[in-house]
Amino acid sequence: CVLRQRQERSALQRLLEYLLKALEKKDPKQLFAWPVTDHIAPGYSSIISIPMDFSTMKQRIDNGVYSSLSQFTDDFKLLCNNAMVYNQPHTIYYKAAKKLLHTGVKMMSPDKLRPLRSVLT
Ligand SMILES: COc1ccc(C(=O)NC2CCC2)cc1-c1cc(C(C)=O)n2cccnc12
Repeated sequence: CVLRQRQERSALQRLLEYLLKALEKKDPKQLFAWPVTDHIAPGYSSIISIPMDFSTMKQRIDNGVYSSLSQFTDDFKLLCNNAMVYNQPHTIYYKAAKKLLHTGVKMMSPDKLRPLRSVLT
């Protein structure tokens, strides 16, 4: 069999993988790790038109789908926003998503990322 060549990862892919790992650490219960199913969340697929989760974001990084940091942050905000649309404010999912969004936006702000440029390029 032809061994799959270990593809060279771009600087952007290395940055996004680093950021994704940092975001996943903020979700220890893994509530955002996998796609939400209608089985665990009744009616989810008819309420949320564009689902997003960390495993899908990981796949997009590996497949070179993201050509900019903002495309990655857009998917991250979608992940959080979906949870704040489907779930009521008093639920653990809504509260976890709100906290995750705040933490993630702060972590990916330009002044936080500038020091990484040299390390990850
Ligand atoms: C991948 O999705 C999940 C995986 C596991 C769990 C889970 O372990 N829930 C237990 C923690 C308290 C019950 C919940 C979820 C889950 C995420 C979500 C989101 C993200 O909206 N959700 C909404 C309603 C019900 N369950 C969920």
